Amino acid sequence: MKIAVGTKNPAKLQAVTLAFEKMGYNATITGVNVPSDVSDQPFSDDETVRGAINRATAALAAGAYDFGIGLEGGVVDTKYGMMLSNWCAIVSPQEPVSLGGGVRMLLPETIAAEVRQGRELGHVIDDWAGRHDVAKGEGTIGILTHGHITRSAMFRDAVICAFSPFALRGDNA
Ligand SMILES: O=P(O)(O)OP(=O)(O)OP(=O)(O)OC[C@H]1O[C@@H](n2cnc3c(O)ncnc32)[C@H](O)[C@@H]1O
Repeated sequence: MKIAVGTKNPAKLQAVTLAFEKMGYNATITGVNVPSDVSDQPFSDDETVRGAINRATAALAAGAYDFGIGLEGGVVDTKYGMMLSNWCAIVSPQEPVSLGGGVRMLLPETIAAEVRQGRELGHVIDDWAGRHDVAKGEGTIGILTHGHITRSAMFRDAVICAFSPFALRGDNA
């Protein structure tokens, strides 16, 4: 099956590769640069989901693909503090959109405060961890869980969840 992923981010592309390997499908995976059409730092589940759907839809339209996948990272402020929000959207030519979410965790308040002031999480976590391009590597979740859950592993599971309605039909292998 031919799959377009709406990003060139290596952590996200690795997540999709890991998901289809784990599910046992023979998939050709292509990363395509598409806009998310939401803000650079999504600030709610709704906005993060919309970014994922927009990326998936644009990726599917970029060529002759069976599925388009969008992966989007954002944050959600709650009464407990700011949480990571990560969503996978999968679209196909005939089916309604399917969604799968990533695991949640609270951000340290020092990070949350800077994001609330308007800085992108990717920049804040780079400074906080003294690293470069964390968003393309282990991700904030990887830094905060001491590498036990990387961004690729987190998005891998979100992809598997989002793909489950298609896999249930059993005709996509
Ligand atoms: O190249 P693309 O696909 O755009 O990947 P991205 O990581 O830059 O873009 P996202 O839309 O997924 O994330 C939106 C913003 O939140 C940041 N972000 C979200 N989740 C993150 C994570 O786990 N680690 C680091 N930055 C994250 C990211 O750097 C962006 O500033």
